[in-house]
Amino acid sequence: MGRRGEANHTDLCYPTGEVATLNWLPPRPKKRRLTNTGSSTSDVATSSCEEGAGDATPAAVLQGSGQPCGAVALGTSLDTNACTVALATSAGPHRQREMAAIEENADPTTLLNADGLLASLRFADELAGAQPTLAREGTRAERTREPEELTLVRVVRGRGGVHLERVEGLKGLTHFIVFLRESIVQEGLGNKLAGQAATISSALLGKDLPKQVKAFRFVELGTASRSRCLKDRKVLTEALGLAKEKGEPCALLVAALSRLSRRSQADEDLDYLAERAGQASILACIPTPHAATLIGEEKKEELKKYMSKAASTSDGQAVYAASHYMPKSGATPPDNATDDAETSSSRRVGVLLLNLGGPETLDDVQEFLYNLFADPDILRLPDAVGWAQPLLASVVSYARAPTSQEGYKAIGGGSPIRRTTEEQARALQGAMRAQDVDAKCYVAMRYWNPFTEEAIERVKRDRITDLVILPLYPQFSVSTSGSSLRLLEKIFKEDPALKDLRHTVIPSWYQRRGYVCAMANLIEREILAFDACKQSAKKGLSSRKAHVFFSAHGVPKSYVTEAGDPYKEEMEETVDLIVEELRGRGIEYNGHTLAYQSRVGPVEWLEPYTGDSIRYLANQGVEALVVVPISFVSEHIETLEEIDMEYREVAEDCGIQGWRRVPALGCDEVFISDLASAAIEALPYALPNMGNVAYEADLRDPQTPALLKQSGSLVPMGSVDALLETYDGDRKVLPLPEVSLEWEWGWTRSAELVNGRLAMMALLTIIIFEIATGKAAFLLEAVEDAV
Ligand SMILES: C=CC1=C(C)c2cc3[nH]c(cc4nc(cc5[nH]c(cc1n2)c(C)c5CCC(=O)O)C(CCC(=O)O)=C4C)c(C)c3C=C
Ligand SMILES: [Fe+2]
Repeated sequence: MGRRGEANHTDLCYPTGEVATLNWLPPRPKKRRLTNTGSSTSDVATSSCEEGAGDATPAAVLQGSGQPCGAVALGTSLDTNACTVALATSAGPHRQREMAAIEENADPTTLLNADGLLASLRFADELAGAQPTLAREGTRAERTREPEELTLVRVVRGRGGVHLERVEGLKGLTHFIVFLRESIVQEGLGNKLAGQAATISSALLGKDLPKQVKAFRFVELGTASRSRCLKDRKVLTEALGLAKEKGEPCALLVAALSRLSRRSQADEDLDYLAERAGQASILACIPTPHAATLIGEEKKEELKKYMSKAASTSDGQAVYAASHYMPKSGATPPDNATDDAETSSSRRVGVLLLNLGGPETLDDVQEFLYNLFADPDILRLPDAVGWAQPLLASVVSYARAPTSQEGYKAIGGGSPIRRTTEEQARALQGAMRAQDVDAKCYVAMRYWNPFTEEAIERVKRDRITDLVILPLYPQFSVSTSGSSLRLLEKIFKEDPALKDLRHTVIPSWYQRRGYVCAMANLIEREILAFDACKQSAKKGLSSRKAHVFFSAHGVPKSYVTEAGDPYKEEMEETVDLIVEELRGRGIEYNGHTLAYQSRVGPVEWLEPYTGDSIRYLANQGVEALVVVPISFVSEHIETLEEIDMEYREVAEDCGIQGWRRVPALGCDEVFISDLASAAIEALPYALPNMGNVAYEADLRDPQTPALLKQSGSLVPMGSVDALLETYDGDRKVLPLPEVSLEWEWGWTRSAELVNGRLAMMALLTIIIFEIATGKAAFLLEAVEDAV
């Protein structure tokens, strides 16, 4: 393998509860999304919020009505599996328009819950028959109707679409606080929903029947906006304070920390909650799998405290939710979950470890490369020539194979990635067992044996019912975890035998304490090794002179700038967390750098490039490096050959005397045991009953609508889809390679056609040549000259 990643880049680029007396109100919408129906839809929503703000509370407005109240739906967010949206529904003259507006504005990047909302609206209509329910729209007279019945409905998205379940068992509830996804709040719809929720909850306050709901609040924690969080905390304090003042027994906290949460903020928020835990018991605290990874060990202890408090003071459901979240909390399932033991014995848990795979022998190299370059998440051709991808993959793989083979030869004739990943799978299985969870771990490689398809066949054979999908990449990239998820999505869709398989994905886990600590342990050891090494001492090197050099696998820049790949951001956060940990330990060293390695092809990749950074640091007088491979958790060609051989040579050539490479984590105990915790924490999201015993109860209830009975699972089976949707955004494909040279030099249509084809062929030639050799710059120059 030649020196990759550092060739001059060419001109090719990828374009690529409301307590009415609190006077809390949802913020006014800044941006109205639902505008296609004229002013009415969005205006009505706004006016319902404003109405609450005015002299008459919404409760007052609603009092005296004889109308039944509709449903309050707890939406289950697609990617977080957590209750996030409360929706007061209405029927009436605007219903059709509202539905149309939601449908039309349903943008998967911003409104993940669109179909959940639609389903709940329809369901509410069904419940209420043709009667208008809570009229937050329509005439003032309509709005003064009082609710008689409150139904809580959980919206669950499954692979077969959306279904709804009645949520029961909220008997002891006095306060109802909902944490709302930031993405929903940001859009006008958040305000609309909040407005509706404020209206309905206020209405409920003035009525005996549903008096368990006294506070109904949209609050979000741990999300991006600091001021918003502070405001929410104030609201929370007031609500909890009021509960205490009135001596009311119980508050409900549904916490769905957003995917957008930042660890420090999530921690702070949990600190805040911890301080106030005495004021309220918590019915269900449901951090998303992602959010769970944001929570440090100490915070987890606090969460456990909430859970056991909930277990001792709340109703059965709380106990149940708590016991699921924290399997070791000692909480006991409620009486109404008597079937649980039966259910759990029939569950079979699997963990699917996703990785890239690598050629086991030199003979495998070309085919492995073919698989890699045939993947449109790695190399994507313009649609017009999409048909040529297999051809291009063939040519590129043959052209690159000799260089790659050299690399694999240098590390013993093949990639160790399979062996290490299988060892990690065994270690993880053991670590989960040590935490009382019987699970089977499977290795699913993307480009080589054991292929993902084979792993899924084994999952089927073993009759796994609940699958945690765990990419062995600490950070998410469209090109790695994304590509594997895309494949899984296809497999899940095409194989009817998998329709009952529940799954959940842990998209990334670089923020976990276990990972950060394990990495810091390894780095600390290498930094301090400079002090213990006589040779280093002879060269005048010490730990204080060591510069910590994080080298991450690169991706094309456009993946981040155009395709919304979170990879770079997650990588930078990884480095921040590790550096923070090292500083906290009081280790002294000479600064740190993050750079990107392994560039392939003729487009710009994330910068700075590793080789350039090494040279730069040498120029700045850095004498010793501790090199940390940061995107990998196992040794393979990128660490053993590229870092240990190629970059080491670069460092030596430019005068860096001290070189130590931090080993990949492999089966490091701290790391594996934390991965096991991550998988276990994610499990409730792949199990039925999480925080929703009512589902079981509903199934026994003859009144339960057929729609509910048909639902196979509480778990959003769409979580693979949802993740992909999130990262794909509006743009359904990766950016295409674009030629920034001027190719339009024909005078006639046919000349343009011919020139276009020539341009495309030249483009393909350059891509192939560059990927194969990393030396296509001269070709471009020649073409430029010709132009
Ligand atoms: C976080 C890890 C990785 C990212 C991101 C990634 C993106 C990416 N890779 C290529 C091209 C190649 N990668 C190759 C090997 C390889 N890549 C990763 C990880 C990431 N790739 C690993 C772990 C390995 C090694 C596997 C092994 O054999 O041990 C190779 C083959 C080796 C070589 O010839 O250099 C290529 C090619 C692209 C184009 C890309 C993003 C678009
Ligand atoms: Fe790679």
